[in-house]
Amino acid sequence: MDFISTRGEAPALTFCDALLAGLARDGGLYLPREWPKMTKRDIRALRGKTYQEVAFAVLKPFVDGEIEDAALKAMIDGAYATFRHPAVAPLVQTGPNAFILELFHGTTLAFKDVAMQLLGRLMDHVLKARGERATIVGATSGDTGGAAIDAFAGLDNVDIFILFPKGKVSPVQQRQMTSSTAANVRAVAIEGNFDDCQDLVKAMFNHVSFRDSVKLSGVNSINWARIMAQVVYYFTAALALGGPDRKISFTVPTGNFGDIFAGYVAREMGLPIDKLVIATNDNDILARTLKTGRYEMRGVKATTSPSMDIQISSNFERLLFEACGRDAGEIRRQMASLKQSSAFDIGPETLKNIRKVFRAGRATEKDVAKTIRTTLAETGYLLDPHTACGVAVAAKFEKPQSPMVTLATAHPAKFPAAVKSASGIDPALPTWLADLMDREERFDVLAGELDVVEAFISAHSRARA
Ligand SMILES: Cc1ncc(COP(=O)(O)O)c(C=O)c1O
Ligand SMILES: N[C@@H](CCOP(=O)(O)O)C(=O)O
Repeated sequence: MDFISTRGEAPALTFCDALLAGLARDGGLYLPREWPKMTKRDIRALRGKTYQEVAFAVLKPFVDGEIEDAALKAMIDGAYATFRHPAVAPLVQTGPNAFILELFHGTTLAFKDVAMQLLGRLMDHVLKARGERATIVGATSGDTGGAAIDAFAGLDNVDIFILFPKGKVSPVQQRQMTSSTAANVRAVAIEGNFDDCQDLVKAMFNHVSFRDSVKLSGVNSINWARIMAQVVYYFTAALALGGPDRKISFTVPTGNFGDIFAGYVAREMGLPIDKLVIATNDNDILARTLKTGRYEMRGVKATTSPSMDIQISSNFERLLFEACGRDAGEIRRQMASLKQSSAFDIGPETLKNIRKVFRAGRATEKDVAKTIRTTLAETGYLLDPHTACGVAVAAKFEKPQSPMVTLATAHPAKFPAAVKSASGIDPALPTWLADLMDREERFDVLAGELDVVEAFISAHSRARA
């Protein structure tokens, strides 16, 4: 299996090379040349297996023998041993056909841990085997950063720099990033918003001499391996609810489109998924796009679900590539238009293909607060504001006979102010994180300018060409 770029002008790579490359050299995103397929029989054979066993079966075709089975299994086991729930990603029923898939039982209480714990192990393994080092630069609106720092802290062959928007993440998210004492970790507050941080990261990847000089690598969902690891929980959830002999729908609180794209991948692999519902907050660019066929940026609004305060939804490019029949020229034109005029149009056939599988809805700030309050009153379940976006939107798309699973992407204790204001409950951090807010902070503040950030990274990275 090899991996190709959505923009068609970068070399195809094997799994390990795509893992270390992050963004393709033509600015595109890697995905497999073909989707590996599982029959219903193959999927049924996974019933009763552990999360780790399902993960091995789902991930093996992508890794395609580039890492020995025993090593891959050991990395999967190590990654999910860090989770505080034996099921890794348990399902909770909140209504006759409504389920919540809890993805926040990892070390930093967000769904990012699911992929990041595995990614850290995979990268460490490949770098050590090759005797290489890497400089990882990531952008975060709050959760990716903490999860990446936790997963990569202390690794010998990696330095990690996380750019977060100054003053725009929750206090818990900030402390998770800034309290690391590991020498290979740098948390950097950028004067700007998440899109500015993400633009900087992409610009560094596109600046070839810088990219090569520090051996740049990425851990955002532009990295194919992030998406791959997230495919697994669509399988475990569907299996628990009668799949593959029953179609399941999923609603996903969405920002950068990585999590929901993983659902699309599961469907392409053969998992019978009915609909994939995109849930946005007030930053509803994706909901508008599905309605109108025009992707059009507007200013970012700060909400109580800050991790979804995004305008440039990177992985939507992967979906566009799929839906337009993998026409890389079309993607290049759309991305050039986005860069030039902050908008692009989607052709009618491509839009039709997207709408076959995807639905979208927006949860306003009022909807989010109301959903936290009413879900607690009716079911006793306390939602975080991101998951509440999902639950609010899912309610509009539920069907009588078909289970609707909403992905719970963060623990409510990461966003105590919003949760308390909506429900009156001050959600406590788990005991193993109880002292988090007393830990000392260590971070740098930089202007959101490419040369400033690159100079900082060059000065502090230990990787050299
Ligand atoms: C808590 C939470 N929910 C939802 C999202 C959106 O996920 P994605 O960017 O994969 O669409 C994020 C950030 O990515 C997040 O941190
Ligand atoms: N919401 C994310 C933004 C970055 O997303 P990623 O999945 O591409 O890493 C965050 O919490 O940082």
